[in-house]
Amino acid sequence: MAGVDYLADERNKAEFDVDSMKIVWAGSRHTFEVADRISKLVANDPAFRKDDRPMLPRKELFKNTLRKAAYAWKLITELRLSEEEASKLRFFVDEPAYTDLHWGMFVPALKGQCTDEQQSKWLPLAYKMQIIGCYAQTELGHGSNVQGLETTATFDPQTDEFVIHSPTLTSSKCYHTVEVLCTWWPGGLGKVSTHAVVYARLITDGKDHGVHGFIVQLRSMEDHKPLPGITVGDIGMKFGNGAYNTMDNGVLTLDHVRIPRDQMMMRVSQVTREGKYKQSDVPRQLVYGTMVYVRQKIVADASCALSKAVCIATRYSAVRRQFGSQNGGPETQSAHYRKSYTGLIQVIDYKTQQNRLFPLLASAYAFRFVGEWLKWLYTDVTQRLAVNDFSTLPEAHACTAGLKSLTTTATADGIEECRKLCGGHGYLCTSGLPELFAVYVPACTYEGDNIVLLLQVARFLMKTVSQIGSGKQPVGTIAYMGRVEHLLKSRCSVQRAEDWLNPSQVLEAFEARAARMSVSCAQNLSKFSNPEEGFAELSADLVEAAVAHCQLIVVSKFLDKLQQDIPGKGVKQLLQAVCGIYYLSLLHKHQGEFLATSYITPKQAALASDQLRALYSKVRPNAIALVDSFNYTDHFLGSILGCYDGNVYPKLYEAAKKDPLNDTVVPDGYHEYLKPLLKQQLHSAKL
Ligand SMILES: CC/C=C\C/C=C\C/C=C\C/C=C\C/C=C\C/C=C\CCCCC(=O)SCCNC(=O)CCNC(=O)[C@H](O)C(C)(C)COP(=O)(O)OP(=O)(O)OC[C@H]1O[C@@H](n2cnc3c(N)ncnc32)[C@H](O)[C@@H]1OP(=O)(O)O
Ligand SMILES: Cc1cc2nc3c(=O)[nH]c(=O)nc-3n(C[C@H](O)[C@H](O)[C@H](O)COP(=O)(O)OP(=O)(O)OC[C@H]3O[C@@H](n4cnc5c(N)ncnc54)[C@H](O)[C@@H]3O)c2cc1C
Repeated sequence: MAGVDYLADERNKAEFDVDSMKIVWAGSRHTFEVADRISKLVANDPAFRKDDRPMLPRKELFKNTLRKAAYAWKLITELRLSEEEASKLRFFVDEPAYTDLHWGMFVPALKGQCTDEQQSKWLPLAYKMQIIGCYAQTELGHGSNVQGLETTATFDPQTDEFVIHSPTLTSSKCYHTVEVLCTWWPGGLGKVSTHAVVYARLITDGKDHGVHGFIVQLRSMEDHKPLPGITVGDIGMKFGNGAYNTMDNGVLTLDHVRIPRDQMMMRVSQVTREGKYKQSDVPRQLVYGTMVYVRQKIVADASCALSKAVCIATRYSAVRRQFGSQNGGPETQSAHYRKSYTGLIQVIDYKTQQNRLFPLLASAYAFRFVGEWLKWLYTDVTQRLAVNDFSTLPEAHACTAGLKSLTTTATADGIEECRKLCGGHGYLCTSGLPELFAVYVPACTYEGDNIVLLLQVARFLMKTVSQIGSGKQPVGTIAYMGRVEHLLKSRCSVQRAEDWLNPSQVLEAFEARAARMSVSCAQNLSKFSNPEEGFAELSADLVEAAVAHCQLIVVSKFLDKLQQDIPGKGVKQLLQAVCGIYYLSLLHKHQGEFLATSYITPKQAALASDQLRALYSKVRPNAIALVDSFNYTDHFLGSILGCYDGNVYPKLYEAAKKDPLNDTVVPDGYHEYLKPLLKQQLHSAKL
């Protein structure tokens, strides 16, 4: 029946004020209002329909994305949307597009790596989308190892130009030969971008100065054809239907392409008219600054993707009933459920379902808050860099790299878990989960492979441990290393399950585990005469130490959030329970590490599990309200299983009827392939 809310009973159970929680989730009342307005604008506009995506052939899919991006830009200009509103529009349109790379990487690269003069030339063009850019760093043979890139930019003092060249190029016109060492992967490059920030080894006077960024025009502004010396195209279909195939990830070869000298991005270093290489007094690592910016953005986005999956799985788990009986009769599976419920059991009431679902719900909130904090850290480091204070850059790099790795791995795994939590129907495209997984999972690879990034964190940790006792006091997220002596000796004081609700006890447990794992790695490293050899040999342990450090950051930022004034009936209490689920589920999952480092005893680990179960019961009646607090429209969720009213079954049935295979009762191909087969069997049966 239209208009019935099948989840109304669930919503009535909530013990907190959902409207207040919506504001906590959004970050502020203002952010909530902008998001609410823009999400409805997108949801109500048929131009942004997306349910057909998994069915569309690639060319149509891509053209449709171009149409949506052009229409979005028209709205942005006609409605005079602010940067914040435009960015929300992109978010709620919910379709990867070349615009993500233009705004998310090309523009930030211009801002971070160009001189003021260069910015004043390029930024106005980029802001008006009179040029469209991408970030062309990765090559066919080199992604993680940026220092290993092989494209060259050789200065020609005769003409005051750089000659950009993809080396070992045996054919500039086709991709068939394996010896082409081209740029490979950049989003927006394949079919759209007019310009690219290309990373290449700078060569002046025969000397290699390492990797630098250059602005290269790729296509004619008249007819969009590649300029001379440039061969460019799409790299082909990627994982999943729809999903990331709306993006034109590209391949590019540059055959002695000439660009003016002032198209080298010269904030970090310069080449003079005479061809002299000059380094500014800013650190070389700023060449990597765009990656720091995007990793921070990716952390903020992780909570969105995970919360979407969790919202679908939570609503469906409340709708779906399995076992029990219509009247609470004898075939009900267990006495516990028979006592608690009459009728069929909602699958959300199974403790196993809660044990898989609620830690993901808690992670979505945890990632939201750590994302907010990371945004603050990034803003802070940017302000410092502007006045040549580079002191916090290593920590910002470690935090963005580590949290990008931690949150994207957990989110990709979490989306897949949510699909399984929805049973068979989770495997249908109309559940929204297959496409969400396919579109999200490359986040574990792009912007730095997650293991490679954790190894960067491990380097930072080992450096910090080696400096203990040198008088240099660790600060920020690594400040706990300053108390390492205490953390190595201390023992957990938990005696009752409720003691695990004490924030200072929890913090010390995570600090002790992280510190002990780092110190143990450092001790093992010191046994190697060659530190690099030791680092390679112990890299699996180092990755685990890095994960422990990153989890500590997330836990501590969640606990910090709870120290703030959080208005709204019951909101803080619920967030305390959610936070408890986050850290206790981590403690349970990694209890081997907490036990092996001897900070907790097996008895204390068991008490943590008792407390965790108690928190599941606290959260259970609030589960639907907690996911309603994300304030997602049905359009944004793109899932029948997650629809707001919970009216799942009729919608599944209607959607199935609309599948193109059901356009005819007898399928195409019956006459060619089925009828002869069936006839032949009939004939042999008669024989
Ligand atoms: C319709 C809508 C309209 C409008 C839309 C409006 C708005 C949209 C707005 C925004 C969009 C929002 C967001 C976009 C979000 C996402 C974008 C979408 C998709 C993303 C696509 C992904 C793109 C890419 O993948 S780009 C390529 C990324 N590549 C990598 O990440 C490579 C990984 N490798 C590395 O980072 C490094 O090479 C390495 C770190 C692994 C190498 O390390 P190594 O130590 O070997 O190298 P060195 O280079 O020698 O380093 C030495 C020292 O430097 C330090 N270091 C390293 N990296 C950094 C860094 N990044 N920052 C600071 N310092 C760094 C390192 O620690 C060493 O220091 P030490 O002190 O010497 O020890
Ligand atoms: C969807 C998508 C979009 C992308 N968009 C862009 C873009 O816009 N611009 C751009 O420039 N690039 C882009 N990329 C490329 C991306 O940045 C790289 O793929 C990424 O940095 C990983 O590098 P790689 O492919 O070389 O992986 P590899 O380094 O080859 O990784 C292969 C395996 O080796 C392991 N490994 C590698 N090095 C080490 C090590 N030192 N120690 C231990 N293990 C190691 C990794 O963990 C991984 O398991 C994109 C990639 C994807 C998938």
